[in-house]
Amino acid sequence: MDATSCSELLFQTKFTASHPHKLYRKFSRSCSQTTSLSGSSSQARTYLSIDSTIKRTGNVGGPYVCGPAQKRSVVGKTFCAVGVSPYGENVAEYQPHLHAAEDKVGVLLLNLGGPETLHDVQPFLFNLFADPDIIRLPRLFRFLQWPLAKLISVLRAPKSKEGYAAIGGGSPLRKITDEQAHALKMALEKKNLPVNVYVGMRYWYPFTEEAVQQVCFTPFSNGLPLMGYFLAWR
Ligand SMILES: C=CC1=C(C)c2cc3[nH]c(cc4nc(cc5[nH]c(cc1n2)c(C)c5CCC(=O)O)C(CCC(=O)O)=C4C)c(C)c3C=C
Ligand SMILES: [Fe+2]
Repeated sequence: MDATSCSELLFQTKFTASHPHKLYRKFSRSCSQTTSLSGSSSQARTYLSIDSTIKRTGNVGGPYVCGPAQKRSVVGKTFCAVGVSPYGENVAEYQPHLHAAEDKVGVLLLNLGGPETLHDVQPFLFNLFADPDIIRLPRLFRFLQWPLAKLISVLRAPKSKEGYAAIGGGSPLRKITDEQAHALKMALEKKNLPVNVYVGMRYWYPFTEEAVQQVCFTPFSNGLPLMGYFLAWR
């Protein structure tokens, strides 16, 4: 992925520095640092399969183009990964070249996330309620978004903690998503389709930005399918 397409991806995922969610996000590198990693290749494909919910909320909704980059190993651990193959059963028919060992496909699974510990509950709720797609205030009152998010999250956290405590102390969402990612990776490998799978969450770790950073440091000669899906959370 080159730097331009990477920053376009980040831009279109609407995670700007001013986004309130960032209050509870830690990042070590910016995507623009991938400039030096960019390379050239004759092949560049992008596969998109974005959940309509994501399109609607605008979390991820543009035609992201993840171009090819130089061959290099994945930096850091591969985020849990798994999702749904965009190729269907007859993937080899469509992309016979994917069988070449050097061809890598990345799959980014997008979900919402949940607090992993009781300690995470209040900041998670803040991220949720600070999202104008969850609570939309009239333009005149937008400045109240964060204070309101803080207020609601602090007020609601004790009750939510009770609920999470009753189901083991946190949301199962990440574990389930990681398991799905692993299962997808295994299923595609069985079809002789080696993939890197990533998980990005909107409201908690691993945040979509982190997953995108991982993607930015990975060479994909065949593009990146974006898979959005959501588990029932109630
Ligand atoms: C008025 C309260 C809430 C609105 C409106 C709301 C909308 C909304 N929520 C999600 C996604 C998630 N919500 C999750 C947890 C959660 N949501 C609320 C409240 C509202 N959500 C609370 C209080 C909580 C904490 C849990 C609880 O106490 O019930 C989660 C996390 C699920 C998990 O596995 O932990 C998600 C995801 C969306 C998409 C949405 C509006 C479109
Ligand atoms: Fe919710």
